[in-house]
Amino acid sequence: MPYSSDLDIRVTDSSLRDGSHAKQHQFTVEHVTSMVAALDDAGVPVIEVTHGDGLGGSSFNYGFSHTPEQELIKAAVRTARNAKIAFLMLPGLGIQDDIREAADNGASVCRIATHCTEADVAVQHFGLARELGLETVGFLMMSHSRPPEVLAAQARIMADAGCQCVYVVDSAGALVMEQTSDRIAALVAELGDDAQVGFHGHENLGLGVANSVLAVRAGAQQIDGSTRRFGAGAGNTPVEAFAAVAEKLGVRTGIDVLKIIDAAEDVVRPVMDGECLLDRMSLTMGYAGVYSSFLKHADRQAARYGVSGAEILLEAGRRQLVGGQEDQLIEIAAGLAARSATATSPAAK
Ligand SMILES: C[C@H](O)CC(=O)C(=O)O
Ligand SMILES: [Mn+2]
Repeated sequence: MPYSSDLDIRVTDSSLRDGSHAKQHQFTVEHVTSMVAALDDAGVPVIEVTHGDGLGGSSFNYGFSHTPEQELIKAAVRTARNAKIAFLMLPGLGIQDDIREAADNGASVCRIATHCTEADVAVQHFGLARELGLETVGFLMMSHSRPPEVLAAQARIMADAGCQCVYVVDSAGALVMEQTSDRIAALVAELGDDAQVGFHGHENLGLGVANSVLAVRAGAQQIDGSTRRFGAGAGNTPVEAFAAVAEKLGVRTGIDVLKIIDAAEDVVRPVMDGECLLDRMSLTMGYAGVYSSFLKHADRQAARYGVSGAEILLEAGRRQLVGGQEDQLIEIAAGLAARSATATSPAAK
């Protein structure tokens, strides 16, 4: 079913939220203003703006924001002429008052993220968001780690709580082709007309666009991406490439392909500290199934303890760490350093 009479699917651009991980949460009002103006002008219908870990994410564990996120939300709302402004929140990190404040500041789409087996922690937040008249989206994070039927049951919990679109979130960029479409199809079958289904991809195996196309073919009506792949790990499905591919497939996104290509190059790239690369670290995340937002944390601990960042990530994958367990990366790095010191000490020879 098309998203609306003029759109087959609706795209949400996450550069100003998922890209916050890549920018180490240093977005300023000027970054938000220039990017929202360009994305809005290119016809992107929804733009997400928040700390990478959502409302309340600015902290020692996740990294402090340069600018309070409610200020960034206000700047986005002031700038957008047509796009809706969305925000993300993870129950427990953000609190209900944060949702109220974001709504007061003019944001209109509330996206609530939980680990893909923990949908029940979001029930009261969906209820509040609907009471406030916000549109609601649910994120089932690390969706590669559970089979389609488990995700469908979790999606049902979100939909019953008032969520209007449940996303399969490939936080690790680990899903491969039919692994995406099978999950989307299971949610579509479970939710029927009760809620839409969405897909949020990461590029760690280079499959963001392909997986998103398969998600659409399996019935997804909302797709996330980030312009210039500005997101955690190797970044998200590039909005400009997805919009071009969608147009070639006859799927209406409402995005002007040439304008978004220019925005990616001329406006978004200058805000980025560097390109979001498909390199050893991000590829290891996709291969080992590691949460993309661990990238900068693993980089920091690798440098601090003089150990391999890829080995930190491989161990994080073995332990099946989830968002919120960033501190375990420190323990893993310290353990690797201690083992290497023991192996090279004279007593060990
Ligand atoms: C809080 C995470 O960064 C949400 C997300 O974008 C993902 O899991 O992927
Ligand atoms: Mn993400």
